[in-house]
Amino acid sequence: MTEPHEDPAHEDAAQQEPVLEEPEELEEDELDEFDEDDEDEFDDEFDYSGLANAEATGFSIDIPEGHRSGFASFVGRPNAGKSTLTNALVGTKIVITSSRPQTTRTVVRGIVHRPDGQLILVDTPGLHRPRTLLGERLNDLVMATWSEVDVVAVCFPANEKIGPGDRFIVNELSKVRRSIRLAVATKTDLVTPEQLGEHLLSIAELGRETGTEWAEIVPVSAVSGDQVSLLSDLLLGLMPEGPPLYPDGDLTDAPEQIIAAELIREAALEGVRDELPHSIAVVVEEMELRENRPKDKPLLDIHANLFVERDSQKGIVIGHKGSRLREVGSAARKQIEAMLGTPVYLDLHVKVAKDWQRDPRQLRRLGF
Ligand SMILES: Nc1nc2c(ncn2[C@@H]2O[C@H](COP(=O)(O)OP(=O)(O)OP(=O)(O)O)[C@@H](O)[C@H]2O)c(=O)[nH]1
Repeated sequence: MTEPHEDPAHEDAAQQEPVLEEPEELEEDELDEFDEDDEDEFDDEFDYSGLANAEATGFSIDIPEGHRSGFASFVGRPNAGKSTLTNALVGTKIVITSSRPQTTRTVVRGIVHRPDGQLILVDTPGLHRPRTLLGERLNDLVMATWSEVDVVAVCFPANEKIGPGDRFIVNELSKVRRSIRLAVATKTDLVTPEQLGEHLLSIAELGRETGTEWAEIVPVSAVSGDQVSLLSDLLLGLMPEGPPLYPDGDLTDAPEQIIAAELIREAALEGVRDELPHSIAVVVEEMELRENRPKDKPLLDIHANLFVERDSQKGIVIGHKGSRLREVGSAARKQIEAMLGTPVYLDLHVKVAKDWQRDPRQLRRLGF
């Protein structure tokens, strides 16, 4: 049997580190270049079989009696544990988690498949008082999501007191016409039963204060797994009866490029200063299987740009002689390989898109 390190595909993937390009200022017409929609070309060259395609599969037959399906969205202040909970429910790493707040930008769905139903989880950014145009867009996105889903589940981390941030969210939520609201006390592994009891009472009290009727108040720990399946049962029970909305086996309908971009972004955020998370955007420009590879040794080429807002931020991302960018590329590559099950060659470039968070045109181009 061939030793793993003799596998050429694996070697390629392991040795080829991201190309370090001198960071450059982005001109307007260069921005236009990456605005180009090359999705058609991409479709032709990449196997999308893992993505949801409800119409194509015609699976609306043989639906068991009482089958339920619908959408739920976790909301809560930054760092409340929404992404981790989505992952715990789905059972696979789909949504990006980070120890830094406000890292979730893209609406990514995790799908829980059960014999009795299908639960589609929509993960949104944290709602916060907007200070930039990006902040406003993110809040709009959150409100739009709330009005479209069946259940909005508000996460209140048990290790933190209910505060103005939570009150703000629940108040905003009360402006959206949604019938079903559920409260989740997250991170219960971090507190004593007494503290948890008090926390649950505070959640009930906040409901009374804001005129919010909680369908349930559920304590859960995504890390220990405690009560995760109960939460799944309760959420599904609140969904309308209906057929599965996605093919069996799909875990998310986010295109693989978006997930890959988020994994790169997550790697880039590890261990950097607090203000940097808001300043990083990642766009996967190309993602395709390399031609002329043996069938059993595929290699996926990914070309991605990492955008920062200011020259001063380039250095932080790149590190001394590129050391940090190399680490970021290598960490992201491993995550993407684990997710897709294919060796990956990652080509990562750092670019400056000046003040992109405040510029509507650049925001659009970066996918916001
Ligand atoms: N101990 C413990 N930690 C948790 C639990 N759930 C989440 N965390 C941690 O809390 C931090 C934030 O979790 P996320 O899931 O990224 O939180 P989020 O609400 O999605 O955060 P934003 O994307 O910033 O809004 C991470 O460091 C998690 O590991 C839990 O059940 N127990």
